[in-house]
Amino acid sequence: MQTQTIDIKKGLAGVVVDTTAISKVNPETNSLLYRGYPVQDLAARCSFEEVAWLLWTGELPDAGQLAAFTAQERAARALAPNVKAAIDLLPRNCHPMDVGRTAVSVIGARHPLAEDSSPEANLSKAMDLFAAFPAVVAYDQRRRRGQDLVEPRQDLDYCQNFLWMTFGEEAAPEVVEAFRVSMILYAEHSFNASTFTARVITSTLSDLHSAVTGAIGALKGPLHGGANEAVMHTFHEIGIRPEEPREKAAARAKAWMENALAQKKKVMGFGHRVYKHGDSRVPTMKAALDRMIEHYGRHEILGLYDGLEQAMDEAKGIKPNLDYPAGPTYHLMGFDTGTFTPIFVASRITGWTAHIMEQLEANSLIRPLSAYNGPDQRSL
Ligand SMILES: CC(=O)SCCNC(=O)CCNC(=O)[C@H](O)C(C)(C)COP(=O)(O)OP(=O)(O)OC[C@H]1O[C@@H](n2cnc3c(N)ncnc32)[C@H](O)[C@@H]1OP(=O)(O)O
Ligand SMILES: O=C([O-])CC(=O)C(=O)O
Repeated sequence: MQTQTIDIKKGLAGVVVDTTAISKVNPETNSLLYRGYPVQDLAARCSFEEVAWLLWTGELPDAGQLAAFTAQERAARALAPNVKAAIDLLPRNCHPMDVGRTAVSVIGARHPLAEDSSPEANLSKAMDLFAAFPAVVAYDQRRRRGQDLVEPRQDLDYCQNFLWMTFGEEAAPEVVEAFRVSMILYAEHSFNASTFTARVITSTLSDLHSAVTGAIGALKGPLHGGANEAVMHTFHEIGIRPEEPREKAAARAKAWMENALAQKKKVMGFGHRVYKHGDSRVPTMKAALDRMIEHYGRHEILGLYDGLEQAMDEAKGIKPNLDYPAGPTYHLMGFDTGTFTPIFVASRITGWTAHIMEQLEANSLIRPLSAYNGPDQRSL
């Protein structure tokens, strides 16, 4: 059989398919750089708007650039009537990622530069989509709860306004801070499955919104972005009991994990294709989760978190990925579980669109080979 002599890289594991100057994931040093800057430093010192600009352009914005971008972003936040109408046509019980995917399609179809893939047009479309997507996420969560649309506020920054549009009230500064950190950590991660999807679509010279729509489809799966939602399903399956002593919650979580692993289940929120000794972003996100646990006084969440993590480590030595602390953080903030992965989309729009622009700078159609293992030629 021919396939036996061909070295097949299943899942493209370990295959380097192109260069990128956008981010460096280094499992040896357990580090992640965006355009050369450690993500932890960006999370400590920058706004999400500044990080978006950095990912797109390669440099942090100066004061004038930031002011112009902030003005453009604030002006493009409102949910367009035809995007709202398209969302309203979708059932309230469909997956929120389906809403996000559909909304990006509609946003693309109505954009005046829809078919223009010049660098200037793509940057402008990336900024518009960055600005417009939070209203989609916020409105979708609200309509499922039977609540009305909340209009954006010009006096709030991106993260404050995202929370405002979702909950209809100003979030506490600690909550905004944890949300900002999560958005920066989720923004970019080299050739992950959804980014690679965006690059594959772009490589055919298709348009930016088509590439992002496809990327959303790839992110939805629980082996990728859908894991933050799946983590919360695990917590609910174990049972969240506010006021339960932390040690008791941890013991129940440990028992759940031992049982799951005995049944050879994959537990979402653990493991990573590239990092094998822990995800570089987890300590920063875990610190944000800890702050939210203190803020909301929900120590039983920490018990569940620690119990699962310890049991997985003891049984298999597999470490949590970013989705593990992000899921319970969003839960504590009041987001519905189905909204978690759309929040990831809102963040990753920055990385995806940066990669779309980079792909077009030196494009080559992405078209690998396959080894045929079907029947030999035969006659009808
Ligand atoms: C932001 C992000 O997208 S981060 C990733 C989010 N995804 C998840 O959390 C989903 C759960 N994790 C996984 O499925 C995997 O760890 C992946 C897909 C992320 C990476 O997988 P791969 O690099 O392909 O490793 P693979 O799935 O082959 O796992 C290697 C071994 O570890 C085990 N393993 C890996 N992750 C897990 C897990 N979460 N739970 C249980 N076992 C696991 C596998 O069963 C396998 O064991 P085996 O060798 O005995 O068969
Ligand atoms: O890199 C990956 O494979 C998945 C991931 O962590 C991400 O996209 O943030």
